[in-house]
Parts: sequence; structure tokens; C-alpha cells
Amino acid sequence: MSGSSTAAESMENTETTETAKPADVIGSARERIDALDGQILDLVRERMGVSAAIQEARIASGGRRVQLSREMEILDRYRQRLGKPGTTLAMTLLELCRGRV
Ligand SMILES: C=C(O[C@@H]1C=C(C(=O)O)C=C[C@H]1O)C(=O)O
Repeated sequence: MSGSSTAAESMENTETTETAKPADVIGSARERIDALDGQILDLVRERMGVSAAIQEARIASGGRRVQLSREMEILDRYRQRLGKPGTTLAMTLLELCRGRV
């Protein structure tokens, strides 16, 4: 083999050495998804704690656990950002935070 290579050969070499393999792309993207899911789950648990504090304060002062007008605002926010599945996600979050109505 000679020491020099054509432009086409060096392009090929660059591609084989620098293009990530699909399995590597998927592996590192899944690591990122796992990290994001960890943060989302921590945030959901934090939300549950904050929501519980509000509900307890309201019940202790003679109010009700659930306030539908506030829940409507939250459902609307999620629907605006995520469309119809956003409403489903918000309903699940609300159920986690205040139980079933
Ligand atoms: C936390 C509250 O109490 C309940 C729980 C809510 C929530 O988790 O976001 C919203 C409305 C209420 O049904 C609140 O009124 O803000």
C-alpha cells in the first residue's frame, strides 16, 4: 500500500471513524432519557409534597381538599403546551397530588 490516499478514500476514512454507530447513538440518548425521567419523577414527588401542604392548610381552615377552578387553570396550561395528551397528563398529575375525586 502506498502512503498517500485519494480525497475519496480520506472522506471514507473520516466517515468510518467519525460517524457514530446507531447503537452508540441509541445508547447515549437512552442514558439522557433515563436522567430526564429521574428528574421528572423527582419533580413529580416534589409537586405532590407542595400540593399536599396546600390541601392540608385549606382543610385545616375549614375548606375542601379540591378546588376545581384551580384545576381547570392547570389542565388548560398543560393542554396549551402539549395538546390533548397534555390534559391527560395533567389529570394524572392531579390524581397523584390529591387522590381520586
Ligand atoms: C394544591 C391545591 O389543591 C388541589 C390540588 C391541586 C394541584 O395539585 O395542583 C390543584 C387544585 C386543588 O384541587 C391548590 O388548590 O392549589
